[in-house]
Formats: sequence, C-alpha cells, structure tokens
Amino acid sequence: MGNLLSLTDASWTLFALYAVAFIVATVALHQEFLRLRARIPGLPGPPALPFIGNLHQVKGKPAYEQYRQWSKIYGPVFQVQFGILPVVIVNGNEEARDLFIHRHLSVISRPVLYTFQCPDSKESAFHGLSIGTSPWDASCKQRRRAAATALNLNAVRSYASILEFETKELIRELLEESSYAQKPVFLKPLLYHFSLNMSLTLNYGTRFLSLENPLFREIFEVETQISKFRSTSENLADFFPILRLPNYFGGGSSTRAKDIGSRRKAYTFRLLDELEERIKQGTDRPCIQGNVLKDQDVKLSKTELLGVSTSIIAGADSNLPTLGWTIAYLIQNPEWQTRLYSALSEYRTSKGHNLREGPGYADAEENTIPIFDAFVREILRFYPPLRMGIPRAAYKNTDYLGATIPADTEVLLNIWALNRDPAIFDDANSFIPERWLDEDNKANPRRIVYSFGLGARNCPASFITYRILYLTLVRLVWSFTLHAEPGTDGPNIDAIKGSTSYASLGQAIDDYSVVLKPRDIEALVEWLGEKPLSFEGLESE
Ligand code: HEM
Repeated sequence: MGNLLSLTDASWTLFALYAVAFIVATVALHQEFLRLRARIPGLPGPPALPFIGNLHQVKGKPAYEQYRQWSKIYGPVFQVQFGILPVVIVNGNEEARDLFIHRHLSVISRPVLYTFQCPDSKESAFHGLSIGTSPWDASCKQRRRAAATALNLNAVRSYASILEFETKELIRELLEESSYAQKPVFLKPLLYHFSLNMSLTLNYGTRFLSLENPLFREIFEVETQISKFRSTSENLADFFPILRLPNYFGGGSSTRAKDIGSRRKAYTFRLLDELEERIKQGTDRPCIQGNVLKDQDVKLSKTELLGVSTSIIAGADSNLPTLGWTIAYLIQNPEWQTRLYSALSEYRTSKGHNLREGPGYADAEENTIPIFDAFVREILRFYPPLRMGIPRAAYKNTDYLGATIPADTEVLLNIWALNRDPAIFDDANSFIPERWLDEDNKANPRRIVYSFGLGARNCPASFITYRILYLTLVRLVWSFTLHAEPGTDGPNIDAIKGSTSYASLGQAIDDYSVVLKPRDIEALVEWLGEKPLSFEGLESE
C-alpha cells in the first residue's frame, strides 16, 4: 500500500512537472509567435533574440546612443523589438522631416501602452489623459488647440509678470536654502518647486509657498512615478503579455499605475475645483484654465480640461533637467559664468542702468542678449531632456522605402541623434553656444534645436520654455557665482555618463549639490525685497 502511494506521489510529481513544462513552453511559443508576427517585413533593424527581441541591448542603458550607433549600420530608419512590441526609430534629419513634417498625418498619433493606459480595462489608469499621451482623435485635437493657444507667443508675452515673479522666487529660495552661502544646496526639489509653481501659476493662478506643503509633496511624488510609467523601455508588461497576469489579481504594474493615476486625478480635480470657486467669488487671477473655463467658444468637457491641466503640470518635468544641466555646466566651466556676467553687465550699462539695481526684466523679455539666448539653445541641443521625444504612433499604415509601418506602431524620434548630426552641426559633439550667433545657421531651417520635437505634435510650450530658461539664467548669473560642493569633483557634465537613471521618460543629470556665493549680497537682498507671504492670497494650503 505504502509503495502504491509513493508511486502515485511520484506520478503526480512527474505529471505536475510535465504540466509546468507544457505551460512554460506554450507561453514561450505564444510569445515568440507574437514577436515574429509583429516584426515589420522589409524594414531593417538589428538582429533580435527569440522572446525578448532587442530589449537586453537597451534596457537600463543609454538607448538613445545605441540607436544612434545602429543607425550607422541599419540606416536612418530602422526597427527594434521589445518582446512583442515593434518600435520604429527615426534618426536621420531628412527622414524625420519627411515623416514628421511633410507627411505629418502618418505619425500624428501616440501609442497606447499597456502599463500606462491598460487597454483591457474599462477606464485608463490616467483618466483625463495628458495631451502628450493621447492617441490622435477629435478630443485630442481640441485639447491640443486649447494648450497651443494658451502657450503661443502672444499669450506668453502676457505671462511676463508670472515669469518675473517665479524666477525671482527661485533666486530667493536658493539664497535661503544655502543659509546665505553657508551650505551647499541640494538642487532637485528646489528646481521642481520652481518648475511646478510656474506651471501652477500659469495654469490655475495658484502656487505653493513651501516645499513642505503636503500637496506639493504629493504632486512631486506622483509626477515622478508617472514619468517612470511612461518610460519606453522599462515597463516589462508592455512587452511580455504573461506579465499582465498579476493585474487580474490586483498586483501588477498596471494596477500600480491605476493607483498613481487616481492620486493624480484627485489633485487635478481639487485644483480645478478651487479655481472654479475663485472664479465664482471673483477672486481668480488670470490663468490658462480660467481663460478656458470662461471662454464660451471652447467646448471642453471636465475630463478634457483635466487633460490640458495634466499636460501643463507634466511639462514642469522637462524644465527640471534643463536647469539641472545648465547649473552643472556653469559649475564646471566658470569661464562661462564670467563671460555671461560680462555680457549682462555690458548690456545693462549700454541701456543706462547700474548693474547693482538688478538683472532687469523688460530687457530679458525678448531674449535680447544674444549670448544668453545662444547658451540656452546650446544647452537644449547638447542635453535634450527628452532624448527619444515622447513616443509617437503611426496613425495609419505608412509606406516607407518599400516597407509598410502598420497603423498604431510606436515610432520614436531620436532627438539626441538629430541634435548631434554632423551633417547639420559642425563639431556636433562639442558644446559651442557661439554656433547660434552665426547668421548662416539662423537662416538654415535644418539647423534648429530638435529638442521640442517636430511637426503637428511638437511641443506647444517652446516659446515659454525659452523665456523661462533665458530669464532664469540671467538672474542666476547676476545673483551668484556657482561652485562644486567642497570635497567633490562637482557634477559629471558628460551628456551620457552624467545621467545614469534610465527609468524615466526624461534624461536628467544625476543628483548633485551646488555652492552659491552671492556676487553682491546687499544688492541681491535689496533686489529681492520683501518675501511675499502668499501670492495675492491664492496660496493653495
Ligand atoms: C525644456 C522643456 C521642454 C522640452 C524639451 C519639451 C519637449 C517636448 C517634446 C520633445 C515633445 C514631443 C514632441 C513631438 O512628439 O514631436 C513635447 C510635447 C509636449 N509638451 Fe513639451 N517640452 C518642454 C516643456 C514643456 C512645458 C513647460 C509644457 C507645458 C507648459 C509642455 C507641454 C507639452 C505638451 C502639452 C506636449 C504634447 C503635445 C502633443 O502631444 O500634441 N512642454 N514636449
């Protein structure tokens, strides 16, 4: 009897082993079948491994540089595969212009990715999708139009006082955090505070006075998480359907995305409700959402309004890396601090001002000091925050050099490669702001900073971003000299080696601290004036 039982046990064990092996083999074969079927016939690309495709060659690595190297072998447009997901990478300037500008409809959409949008669920994790993550449809068109109108050149001119206020408050905060030059400042939260306040003031006419504000901390945490869910190479459930299984039991990545999505929804609704209340009371301050709410011609649902807001808040994320790289570059290149300060001094003096009065603002309004403007452009070219842009998708089947890119296929624009294309930029791998002073460059429509993308879904915030970066640079250079933290070599400003976190959509410089020495503390304190207790009484908690 004992023998019979143990024989049965052994058989059961064997059976279980066979069953597991059968399931694993079936899943693997299914995965491989889907991967092979998804490969785009006729489009070149690096050889892909079974099951995983090319994922091992880019995950956790500077993928943008790998793609640039591959483009030398496989041509300017090629495909890679991440598990079952084919992705088309566009590296060449002419090809990018062809697809993104001349045939702009072909890649006007954005992909629906499993982790972020969870297409099998009734409601997307990110209810009220931001514009930058929405596939192309009538609603997306409306939301984009509302954002583009709110951020066009004329509108940006009308935000002058907001830019003035927020950039001054950044300088004040840097001074206070450094205990008046007594200690190094850890930059990241301060830069986020500045960028977010800029977005909130523009969007809702409200801001956070303190970094300690619980709602500020909530937004900082949630938006950082969201950026990770939007990564193009890190969310494995996007590439391996089997990994979607835990979502059915409430534990997968898409479930976590939903939790983060509902936290985002809570604060965006709250900010919108507070604004509606202020409009009712007549205490609102001019702002983008206020204009949209009051404009009878704009017919956006509450969810669409939410989508415009989340886009503007998400935009804060892209300003952060640019400011981080700018300050790091100045720390490591003090001669540029001297050069910029001299240019500012010369400019202010030529306008009949004493430099001790302040850095000026009206002068900065149109980015008038050429070397400052050139420096900002070169920072954006050399350190593009979104090196692979924001994923696009083919809107319809698109013919390309004999191959057909099927509708909905993810398409990535390698902004990093375009900005460093030696056919466009002389000495493309060197940081040379002066290139933007050259009249021939200005006249060449190909010699542009590609960091804001191209064509019909490009960044609608480029005007305001230039203004913000320009003005911040003028004010930083006027206020302080910038130095490395004592006992360290300072931040690594190598565009690849200095940025080792690949889990987010944006490519920020690794964390660092800076020592800020006021150039003239009395003039600085005088210029800063009284600290505002709140922003016209609209401080959000
Ligand atoms: C240094 C700062 C910034 C950079 C480098 C940047 C770059 C980009 C890029 C590369 C895209 C995708 C373009 C394409 O697909 O062709 C994009 C889209 C977008 N950006 Fe920016 N951005 C910045 C700041 C901002 C800010 C501050 C805002 C909001 C105020 C903003 C709002 C948007 C929106 C709404 C989209 C989506 C457009 C669409 O899908 O139609 N961006 N941005």
